[in-house]
Amino acid sequence: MIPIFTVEKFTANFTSRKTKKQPFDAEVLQTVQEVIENVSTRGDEALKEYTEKFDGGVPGNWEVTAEERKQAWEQVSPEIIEALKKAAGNIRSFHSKQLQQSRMMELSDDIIAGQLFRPIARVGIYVPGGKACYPSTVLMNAIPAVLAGVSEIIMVTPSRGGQEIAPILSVAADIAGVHKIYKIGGSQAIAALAYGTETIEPVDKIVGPGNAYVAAAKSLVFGDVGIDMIAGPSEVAIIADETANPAFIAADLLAQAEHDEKARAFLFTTSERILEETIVEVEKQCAQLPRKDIASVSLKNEGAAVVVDSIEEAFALSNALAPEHLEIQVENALAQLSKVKNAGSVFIGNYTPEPVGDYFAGPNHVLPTVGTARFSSGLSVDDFIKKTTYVSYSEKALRNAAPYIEAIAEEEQLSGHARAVKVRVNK
Ligand SMILES: NC(=O)c1ccc[n+]([C@@H]2O[C@H](COP(=O)([O-])OP(=O)(O)OC[C@H]3O[C@@H](n4cnc5c(N)ncnc54)[C@H](O)[C@@H]3O)[C@@H](O)[C@H]2O)c1
Ligand SMILES: N[C@H](CO)Cc1c[nH]c[nH+]1
Ligand SMILES: [Zn+2]
Repeated sequence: MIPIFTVEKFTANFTSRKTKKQPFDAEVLQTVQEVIENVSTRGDEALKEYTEKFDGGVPGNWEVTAEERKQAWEQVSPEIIEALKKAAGNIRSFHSKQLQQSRMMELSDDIIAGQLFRPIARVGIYVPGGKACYPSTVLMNAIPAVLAGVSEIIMVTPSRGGQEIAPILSVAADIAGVHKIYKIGGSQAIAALAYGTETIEPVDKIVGPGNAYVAAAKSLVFGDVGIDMIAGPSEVAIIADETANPAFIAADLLAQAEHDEKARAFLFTTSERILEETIVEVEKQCAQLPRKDIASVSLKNEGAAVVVDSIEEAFALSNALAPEHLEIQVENALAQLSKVKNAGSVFIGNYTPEPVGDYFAGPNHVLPTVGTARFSSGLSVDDFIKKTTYVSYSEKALRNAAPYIEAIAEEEQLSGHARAVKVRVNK
């Protein structure tokens, strides 16, 4: 079910810039361009049309009302509420360590400089809902925003066929501190958040994962609003040696593959035996999964297993791929951490399967995909903060700096810049 690749073929197919998977194709981009154009110009009317077309029905009211949010608590079991609260506590505790204070520095006796850290005012969070329901993504998106001090957190998630959203999403939103929930999804929701409609106020930044349509929409509205990253279909790469357990590896490959037909799962192993036994395990375990159809398509079309000569070669492949999740299932796994150059989040040792991070441990599960971990990072408190720098010079400090500033300004042929200094020091 999972195709076997040589190192050369894997490199050519998955890590070369020219052949590398793109988060969305031209057809998706064209559809999304049209959706954005229409929602930004025709507002609610277009939002309704696209919701009818792509989600199969329009909900009675866009916004989840206060009454609906209250009632949701009665529809979710106490065990699940407890699990969500416990997970939220871990996520809050991990992310609270990311908070930074504004800082003022005395660069010398008469020069002050610093950075003001200010929260973004209005943030939209996308919670996917086409193929699965993600209360965990509500927590991951909203908790860092609350910690950063965002004053309005607006969540969007698709309603299927015009029905109400799952009550657990509303409960998770309450636990995390979401202010408003709209029952809209896909590119039409991203357009509504970016440009506003008669009923939805525009936001300053949009964060959160989603399918190809959501990823394309986020990339198109970027500039008019901020975005966090392109967090598309889920990915995992597993580096395994002779000491790994094929049943564990197979379970972890399938855990990501079941998200989406476009999800990607990779195995890099130094052991032929591990590869063979993992292939058998994948067949066996996949047959037992309710979402076996999605998982098998994903593994067959998007997955790859590679036998490598050494752990170093496995890390070279993984670093070139820059996977969303990297699992290290080798002897002395923690000691290998220094070999990681590009990855969204790392899971170390045989007893840290990736779902520990999806739901519970504390680090964020909204992570860069399709190689973007080469230059971007998982969602964090920083995504919700703007950093404004400032400086203050005394007259004496400006006099000391004047010759240098004037020299550079004249070299750039910007005499007006030089004059703004001269006029003060040549009095
Ligand atoms: N990277 C992460 O942090 C992370 C976390 C959770 C989920 N995910 C990924 O997010 C994705 C969620 O995808 P999903 O589909 O379940 O939910 P989704 O909410 O992202 O997408 C569903 C929406 O897409 C739109 N859509 C569907 N088909 C369309 C079409 N033909 N034309 C225009 N619009 C269309 C619809 O409006 C629908 O509401 C999965 O790939 C999953 O792996 C990633
Ligand atoms: N693995 C997903 C990120 O790629 C996150 C998630 C949410 N629920 C389950 N898994
Ligand atoms: Zn997952």
